[in-house]
Amino acid sequence: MDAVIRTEELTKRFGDRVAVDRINLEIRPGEIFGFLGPNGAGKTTTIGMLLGLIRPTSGRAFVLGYDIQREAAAALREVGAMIEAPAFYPYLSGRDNLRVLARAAGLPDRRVDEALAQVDLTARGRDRFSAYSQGMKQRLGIAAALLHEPRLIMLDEPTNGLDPAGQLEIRNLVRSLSGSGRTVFLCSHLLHEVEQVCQRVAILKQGRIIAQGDVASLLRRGVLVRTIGERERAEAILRSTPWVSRISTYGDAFLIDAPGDRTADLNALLTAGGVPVAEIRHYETSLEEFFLEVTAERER
Ligand SMILES: Nc1ncnc2c1ncn2[C@@H]1O[C@H](COP(=O)(O)OP(=O)(O)OP(=O)(O)O)[C@@H](O)[C@H]1O
Repeated sequence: MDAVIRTEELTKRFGDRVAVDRINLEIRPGEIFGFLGPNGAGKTTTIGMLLGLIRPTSGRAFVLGYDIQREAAAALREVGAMIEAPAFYPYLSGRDNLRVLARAAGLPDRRVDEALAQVDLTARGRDRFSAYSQGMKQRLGIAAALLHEPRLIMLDEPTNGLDPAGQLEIRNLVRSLSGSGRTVFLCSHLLHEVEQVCQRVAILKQGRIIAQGDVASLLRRGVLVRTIGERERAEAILRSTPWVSRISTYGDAFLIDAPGDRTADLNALLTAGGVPVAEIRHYETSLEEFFLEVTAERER
């Protein structure tokens, strides 16, 4: 099937400010896609364009195959979104709040109970909204987005303001939402959340996508070699070793690709070449380290 969301050079300017700069996104059916970026990177503006709420300055966006500038209404029939803290009547129960929304949308009451079950609120559905925890309020917001059985769900910072237990509830919920062909577009600045929940991710910085791909492929794995001084000599030895490749410097160490069972050989080679070795170990960056690295402001 075609991409669930596809953008082509999508751009939004506010006056002189370029909020979103020629982004090309591709979100595939059934995946949980993470949209990651520091504050002000342009995430909310992008969601606004994908929902037809903000008019792009240039470029195009397709949601579920619909050109969002011309066919937003048709697309939105199949999209559920929670883009800010949801507003509900505090004195009504969660269930009655959903019934109000369902009736306004011409949906049967049965959908209310199904949506409550999907977010695991059946047992508390008759309690007043004002008595809900923050996590329950967010879950009710997601239930509201699910009422019309959307194929695509867009969540903007769904764990904002939640304690760790509430964040975990939402993470589990997001996982359970994907599947049966449903796609989730998750906007978050919480990296561990994206790393744990998403299969693919795009990282936005100052309106530009600076990385996009499988979470796994954005992590750098390898062997970390830290020497005590003698960096040039160490690098020369590494470069002349045929089974060592992709040598990069990583902080005060080298990160290389090398067979996992040859760390002892590496140690022997460096030591024989007069390079004292502080450590050699297998290494994997977390998405968080990767994110900090790719979004770090360069010193001028
Ligand atoms: N209506 C507007 N008018 C002018 N500038 C705007 C408008 N909306 C957003 N911007 C600017 O566009 C840039 C991107 O903002 P946006 O809210 O999309 O970022 P974000 O990644 O969602 O950040 P946050 O996580 O803080 O919400 C920012 O520099 C912001 O100041």
